Amino acid sequence: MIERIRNFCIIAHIDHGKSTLADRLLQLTGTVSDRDMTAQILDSMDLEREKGVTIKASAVRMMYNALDGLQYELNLIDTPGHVDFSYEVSRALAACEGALLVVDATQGIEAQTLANLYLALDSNLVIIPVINKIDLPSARPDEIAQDLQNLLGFPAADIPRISAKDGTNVDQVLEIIVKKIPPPKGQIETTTRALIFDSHYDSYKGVIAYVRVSEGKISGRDELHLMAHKSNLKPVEVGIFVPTMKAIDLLEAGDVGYIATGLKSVTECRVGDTITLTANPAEVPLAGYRHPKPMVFAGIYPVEGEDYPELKDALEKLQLNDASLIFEPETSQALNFGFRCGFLGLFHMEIIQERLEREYDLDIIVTAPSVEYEVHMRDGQVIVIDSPVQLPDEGLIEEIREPWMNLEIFSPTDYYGTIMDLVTKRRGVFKEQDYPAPNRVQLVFEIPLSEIIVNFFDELKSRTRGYASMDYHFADYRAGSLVKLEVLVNQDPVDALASIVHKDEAYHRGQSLVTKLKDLIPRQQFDVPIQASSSGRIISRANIKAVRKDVLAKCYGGDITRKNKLLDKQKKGKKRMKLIGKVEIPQAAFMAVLQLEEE
Ligand SMILES: Nc1nc2c(ncn2[C@@H]2O[C@H](COP(=O)(O)OP(=O)(O)OP(=O)(O)O)[C@@H](O)[C@H]2O)c(=O)[nH]1
Repeated sequence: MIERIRNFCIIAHIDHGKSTLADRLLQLTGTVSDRDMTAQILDSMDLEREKGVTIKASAVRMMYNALDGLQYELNLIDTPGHVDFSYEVSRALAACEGALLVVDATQGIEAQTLANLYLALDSNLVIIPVINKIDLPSARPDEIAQDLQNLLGFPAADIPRISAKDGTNVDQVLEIIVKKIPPPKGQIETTTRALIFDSHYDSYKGVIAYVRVSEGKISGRDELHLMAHKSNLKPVEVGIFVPTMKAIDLLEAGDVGYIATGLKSVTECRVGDTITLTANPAEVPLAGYRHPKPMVFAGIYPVEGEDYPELKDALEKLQLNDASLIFEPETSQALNFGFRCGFLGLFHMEIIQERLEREYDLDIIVTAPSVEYEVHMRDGQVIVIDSPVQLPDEGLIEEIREPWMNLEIFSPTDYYGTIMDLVTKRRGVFKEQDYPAPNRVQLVFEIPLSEIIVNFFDELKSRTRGYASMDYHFADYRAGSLVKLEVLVNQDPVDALASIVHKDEAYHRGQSLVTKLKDLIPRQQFDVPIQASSSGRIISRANIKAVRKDVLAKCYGGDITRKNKLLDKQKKGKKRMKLIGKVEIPQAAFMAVLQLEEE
C-alpha cells in the first residue's frame, strides 16, 4: 500500500556516522539480526575478494511496526559520501521523499553537511536533522541543535539526539520518519517510468540497476527500454533488497528495488537514465539525466613493466562498477606502457589510486594530474586536451581556456587568514562569506581546477589542523595565461615531466624540477645538461658532471667470482633504467620527481 511506504536517505559529512546509523536502523527493524550484523559484513568482504568487485547494498527495504500499530515499508537509500559524486548523490536523493541529515555532535555542521543539505532541498525533500555521537564526552548537542535551528528553522528541542553506536534514541528516528516523511505519489495504472539511481555489477546477473519506480509497474517478464541509452533489454529478474537481493514479481509506483539487467557493463545502464516499457513507452524521461564528465586526468603506470596486464585487468574491473572512470592506453618514453585515466575529481582519483594499490596490490606510479583545456587555435578550430603532450605549438594558439570551480570552504573563524592566503596564492578569487554557525565561517571562492588538484586539500587540512572542510563544483571555462613547461635532459624533452602552468609560475616550477632532477639523475660518462623551457625559452638549467665509473676498480684482488657478481648486479640495475636520448635515467628518479610535493 503506497500510503505506508517511506523512501528516505541519510546525508552527512564524511565520518559523521551515516553507515553506523544505517546499521542500527537495520537492526532495530529486525531486517538484519544482531548475529548477522557482523557475519553479513564479513560475507560480503569475502565475496568482494573472490570476484574483485564491490558488493553494495545501497537500497534496503525494512518493515517497521510503528507506535500507531501499523506496519510501514521503509526504503533506505544510500548516497555516496564524496563531493566528486554530487551528481550520483542528486540521483539517489531524487528517489526519496525525505532525508535524515546526520550531524556529529562533536564536529557540528561541515562543508558537506551543507552541500548535501542544499542538494536535498533542491530535490524538495523533507529534511530530518539528527544529532549523532552524543555518547562522546566532547559532544555539544545543545549547541549544535541551536545551529541547526538557525540553519533550518527546525525547533532545536525537536531534533533527536542519538548515539548510532550504542543505539540511544535511534527508535525516535524511526517514528519521526513515519510521521514527517510523506508517502510517495505516483499512479500505478499509467505508462511506466523508473529512475536508475545506482548500479553495481554482478557476475551472475549482469548489471543490477537500482530503481525507484515513479509511475506504472515493472515485472520480470516485461521488455524494458532505457530512454537515454536508447536500448532495450530483457531483465533477468526484478526484486528488492532485504538487504540481500530477493526476486519478486512486480515493482510498482513508489517502490524501490532492483532490475537485474544481464548487461555486461555499468556504462550501458547509467545512473540517471529512465527505464520504461518497450511495449508502452513513456514519452518524456524523468528529469535530470547527465553523462558524468571526467574533470581530472592522469597517467597511471605500473612500477614493474610486467604488471601492465594486471593493471589493465584491475582498471577494467573497477570500471564495471564505476561508469565515471575512463581510461585508454598511453605510452610514455620515461614510464613505458600505462593508461591515461579520467576521474570526476581529486577525491575520485585518490579513491581509484588507493583501490589499485590496496585491493589489487599493484605498485603504480601516477603522473602529475592535469585538467581538460580548451585550446582555441588561430585558424578558428577548438581542440580539447587533457595532457600537456597534446598541446599544439604555441604559435598556432589563440588562447587556452581552463576549467574554473566554485569552491566553498567551511572552517572555524580562527583560520580565516591562512585559508585566504592559501587560496589567493593559488589564483583563487574571493567571492563571499557567511557565518552559518557561531565561530564558523563559510568562504566562497572561484579558483582554477588545476590549482586544487595537487595537494590543495592536504594543505588546507594541515593549515587548519584538520578543522576545515571543502566542497567544489564546476563553474565555467576561462582564458588564462597558460604555457607549457618542458623539461629537457641532454636536449631531449621528457614527456612525463611536462606540464601546463600559469605563466607566472613557470619559472619557479621549472627551477624546482631542474634542481630535483639534478640530485636524482646519476652521473653519466658525459656531461648532461638539464633544462626547463617554456615558450621556446630556457628558464632554468643545471649540469650533471661526467664521471668515468669503473665498477671493477674496487676489486683489487683477482677474485673472479666477486667480479662476476658485481657485473651481474650492474646488469640488473640497468634493466630499470630508462634511456632518454643517450642518457640512462633510473625509473626511480622519475617517480621521485612525480611524487615530490610541489611548492
Ligand atoms: N562514539 C560514537 N562513534 C560513532 C557513532 N556513530 C558513528 N561513530 C563512529 O564514527 C566513525 C564514522 O562512522 P561511519 O558510520 O562510518 O560514518 P559515515 O558517515 O558512514 O562515513 P563515510 O562512510 O566515510 O561517509 C566510525 O568510526 C564509527 O564507529 C556514535 O554514535 N558514537
